[in-house]
Amino acid sequence: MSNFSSQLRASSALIKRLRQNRFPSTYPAAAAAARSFTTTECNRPTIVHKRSLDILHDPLFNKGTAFSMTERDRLDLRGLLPPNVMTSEQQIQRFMADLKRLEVHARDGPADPNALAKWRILNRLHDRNETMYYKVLIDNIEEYAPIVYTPTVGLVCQNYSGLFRRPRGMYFSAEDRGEMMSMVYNWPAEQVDMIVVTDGSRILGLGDLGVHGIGIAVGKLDLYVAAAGINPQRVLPVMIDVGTNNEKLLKDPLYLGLQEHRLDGDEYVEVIDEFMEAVYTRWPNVIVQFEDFQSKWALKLLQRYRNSYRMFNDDVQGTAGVAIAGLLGAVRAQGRPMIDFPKQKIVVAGAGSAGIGVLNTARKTMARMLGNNESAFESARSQFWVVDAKGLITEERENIDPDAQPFARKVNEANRQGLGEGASLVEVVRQVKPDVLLGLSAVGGLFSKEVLEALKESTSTRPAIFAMSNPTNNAECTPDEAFSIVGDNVIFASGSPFRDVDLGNGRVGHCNQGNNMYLFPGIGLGTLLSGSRIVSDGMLQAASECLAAYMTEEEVLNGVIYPSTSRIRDITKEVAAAVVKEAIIEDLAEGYRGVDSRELQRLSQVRLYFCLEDTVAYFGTFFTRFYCKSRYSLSWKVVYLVASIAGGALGSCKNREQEILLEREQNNDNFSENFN
Ligand SMILES: NC(=O)c1ccc[n+]([C@@H]2O[C@H](COP(=O)([O-])OP(=O)(O)OC[C@H]3O[C@@H](n4cnc5c(N)ncnc54)[C@H](O)[C@@H]3O)[C@@H](O)[C@H]2O)c1
Ligand SMILES: O=C(O)C[C@H](O)C(=O)O
Ligand SMILES: [Mg+2]
Repeated sequence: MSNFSSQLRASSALIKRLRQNRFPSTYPAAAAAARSFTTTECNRPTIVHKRSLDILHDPLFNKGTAFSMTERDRLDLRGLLPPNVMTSEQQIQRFMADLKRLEVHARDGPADPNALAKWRILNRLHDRNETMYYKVLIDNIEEYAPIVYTPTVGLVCQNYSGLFRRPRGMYFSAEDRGEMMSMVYNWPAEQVDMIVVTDGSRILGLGDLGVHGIGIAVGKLDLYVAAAGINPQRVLPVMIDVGTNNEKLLKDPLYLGLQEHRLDGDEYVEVIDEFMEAVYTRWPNVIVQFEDFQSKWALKLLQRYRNSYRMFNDDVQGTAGVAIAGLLGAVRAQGRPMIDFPKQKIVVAGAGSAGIGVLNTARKTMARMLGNNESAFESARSQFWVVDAKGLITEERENIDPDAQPFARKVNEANRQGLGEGASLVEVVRQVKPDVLLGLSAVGGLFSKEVLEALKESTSTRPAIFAMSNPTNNAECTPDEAFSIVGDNVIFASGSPFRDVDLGNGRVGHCNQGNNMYLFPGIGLGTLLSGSRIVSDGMLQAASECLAAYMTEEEVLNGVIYPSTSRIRDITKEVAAAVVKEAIIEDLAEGYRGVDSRELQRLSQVRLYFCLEDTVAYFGTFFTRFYCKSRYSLSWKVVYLVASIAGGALGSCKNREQEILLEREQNNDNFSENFN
């Protein structure tokens, strides 16, 4: 008998004995360790000598969502699976529904009918071999960011029950109240640097997707790894399942989450508090990014935690930073200095957490440019017209949302312009003739033909349109519509990627992607490396200014106001450096790993970049290991060298880095001159 077939026989005999619940006497250590069992269909216990994720990753023992709550507790699985316990029949139904879904999508699916299939293939690779997965992602970021991130990630969340194979991340549910502090130890990693958490209540512009919204946290963390070089073993996607108000999901037998209405009020806050306490107890240095919480809670939770925890809200703060950078780019694209920003007339459609975040930051930015005093702040207010689902917001609005209140137009002022409470978007655009029309409404096509026709009368030489809602179908208008109706000169940005527009005669209408992905990885990385205890307004402002200054004069004059996705690693590094620098200036930096706060203070800007190179180079080691098939145990500095020699992932050498640095320093100086 060949060696291989004897091994095969021995292992099938072992499996058989395990299934018959007999300890393998030849494996005394394993047998002694086997204290728990999982129950099979016929209720005969199966001995398992594994715990936690090892069970879920072992096809012999894994029952996925069919593990009962008792089994989940006994096997340290609590929190590692979506909360809804399913029968094996339901599991099969889910699988079959997914199998059939491809046909449906191919028939009446989205712009790229293969997007879900591509996601599946990448996801399987992610499950098998993380190194290779991230190498593929980094090397093809422009092609695959739209698959693992916006817009396909939205489709993935919408179809999550069928796509669910192996769980990724942790689930804390309303049923886990009182248990979170111990559950958090079920996660196998000793160190976690970044958590992206959602409660699934507003996934992109797709509304309440409940527990299926975990896909968004996974997608954001993919960018943390690919763009910021964060160690993939130290990221943790989290879903806090407090129920769902999505009636379809509440009735769907295949839904993976709690089938009850969302907790609200104090009960809701208590769950989030318990989660925050649990994760910060286990990982005191972790950074928590809040993602896609409905506006009702997004701003409140941000205020509640931002001064005591190292956290930020991407939709409020990341989006605001990206929007400001784009708005300043639009000013430059008109051939004007950034300091002219306070003269811009801006119509914002959407007053949710994203819209309010942008409005607050834009107003503060204008106020700083106007002298940074009370009257500057007051006068900046009059540059904004905010339209929500009920039309123009004025001081006459009943039950006005307190967050929108500061932007309500004064009644006299509005009347003078021929506008009243609730005026429609088209009326507002017609009367105001704005420089900028910015959409964060989640309403696809809101910038209709009439609205765009009205924008043609803009007083700006080069009006700007930001159709920032996601995913693709929710964009307020397409770039084709913008360029064909408003004119070739328009500046256009959208939250989800679109192709550039051919304007004929070799001219191109640039479609910029105005997405918070250009900031959040750098904000997270900068906060991590500085060891700042909080994410301050100054750090966020530095990130935004860095993105604004990143684009050259020539680029902005050509209508390119954001970098392409292919430059995301470079811009992330720049943003992170700006954030670290600001944390040092504000005396918030407490250091990271071997670099303590005093050493950080002493770091010259040049060395700061080198340190960042070390981190961004992290995958250099991975890749080197992957391709050379040898193991390295290297200090960061050596990692850097290995990575630069290996090229590939890092693709730059110290000298070039220094040059880039000098260029940027100049840009930053220019920026500060304009800005102050
Ligand atoms: N590009 C980015 O980086 C980015 C970042 C964050 C959010 N977003 C997108 O922004 C959108 C909104 O997010 P949110 O959290 O603020 O959502 P939200 O649902 O809380 O807010 C939507 C706002 O739009 C308003 N609205 C609805 N219909 C309208 C209409 N017909 N005219 C004008 N306003 C209307 C609502 O009244 C509300 O104020 C989502 O699609 C999200 O994907 C994009
Ligand atoms: O996720 C994105 O693509 C951007 C943003 O965070 C959103 O919620 O739409
Ligand atoms: Mg978001």
